[in-house]
Amino acid sequence: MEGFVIVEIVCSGDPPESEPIIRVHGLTKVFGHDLEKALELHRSGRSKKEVHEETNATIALHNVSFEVMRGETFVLMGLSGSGKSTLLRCINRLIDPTEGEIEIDGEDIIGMDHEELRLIRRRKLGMIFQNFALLPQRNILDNVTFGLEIMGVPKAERNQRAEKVLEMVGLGGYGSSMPSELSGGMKQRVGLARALTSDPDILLMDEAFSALDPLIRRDMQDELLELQERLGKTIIFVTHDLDEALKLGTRIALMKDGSIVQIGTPEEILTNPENAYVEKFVADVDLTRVLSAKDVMRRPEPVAQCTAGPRVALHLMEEHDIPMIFVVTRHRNLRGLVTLEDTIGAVKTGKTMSDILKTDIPIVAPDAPLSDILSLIVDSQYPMAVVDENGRLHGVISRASILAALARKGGDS
Ligand SMILES: Nc1ncnc2c1ncn2[C@@H]1O[C@H](COP(=O)(O)OP(=O)(O)OP(=O)(O)O)[C@@H](O)[C@H]1O
Repeated sequence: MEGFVIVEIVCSGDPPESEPIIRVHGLTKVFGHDLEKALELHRSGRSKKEVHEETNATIALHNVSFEVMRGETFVLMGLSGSGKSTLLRCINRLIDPTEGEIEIDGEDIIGMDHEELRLIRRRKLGMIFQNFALLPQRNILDNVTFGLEIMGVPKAERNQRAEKVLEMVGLGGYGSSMPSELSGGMKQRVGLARALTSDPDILLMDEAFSALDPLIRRDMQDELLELQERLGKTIIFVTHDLDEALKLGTRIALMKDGSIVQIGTPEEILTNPENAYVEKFVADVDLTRVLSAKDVMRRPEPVAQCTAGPRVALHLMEEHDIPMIFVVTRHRNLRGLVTLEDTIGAVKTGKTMSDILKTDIPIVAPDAPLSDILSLIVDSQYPMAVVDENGRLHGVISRASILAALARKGGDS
């Protein structure tokens, strides 16, 4: 069976197919007074710590450039003090950068006056904080409608919009509850609902789930992924948690001392760390939780068309020296597989392909995590078929080859 499938780790690192909605170029932020001197010292190679010792100024960001694509979840990850929150807050100008450019949808954020900023924040940006920031004396509905109220949206309309988003985040019926009556997870759902009421294109989420218990945190992550699939917002998500970054990020920017050390898809960051810092950061990651079926599958070639007979299937198996072959329709919809032994028998006895077709083969979706695949494949005598929601065969996975691929990856890092 192993002759049939050679599993390779294929990075699904295709860049998101869309245009940038946010462009950040050469962004620097220095906190303190002696900005020029601090920057000069930093440019001359002095570390953030040395600059602080000499000038009392903190270089929170230094020459940061990146683009965020429309519809992606871009994660800013790094240790405490690496500059994640400062960067996020520069994007909506809660913090004014010292140098650099930021564009949102082609509009220059840095040059905006107070009024223009107010408008762009209202139209395009929603922010969600770690500490929920709910108004304790207002009920949930009034918390969610607060922003709309300030925007002058009539009461009936804002209540209607708020009820819709509360429903969306799983809090339908909680409008009249007070914040003190809600659990942490529920409060953060309110925070999410509040950010969504004005239907912003971009959500800025600062350690939004960090205050939650691990189980609730995981639920919230799942819900964010689900919401994101439905709403297609652009999200910048700050976290210091690698697992969270790997789970949520379309791409991840890993920050260190105010600079970005690598930007890449979760798979790229894990399997291709650009330097020793990133390597160390990801050293303990359990690859089985991060890689999915599409990362470890191999394109099934050859396949037999279901219109072919056992003779054709046998010829293909002999020609390619494989012990079984997948059978598909003209549109590559999976029908099952036939084994070499059964096919030889069929040719001898005049049986048809349908007589020998095995349909009880394990099937997984392209996004199924490798951890699930491993538990399924242990009990299976056949390779696993990777099939999309339309029944189309994308790839095949087998047991020993997965292990070999994992061992190879473990050896690389
Ligand atoms: N208002 C401020 N005044 C002075 N220094 C600041 C200020 N805000 C942040 N800093 C400094 O800037 C650097 C980056 O801080 P920032 O909060 O952006 O990091 P972070 O990666 O978000 O960390 P954390 O995960 O702990 O929030 C740190 O050295 C911090 O001490």
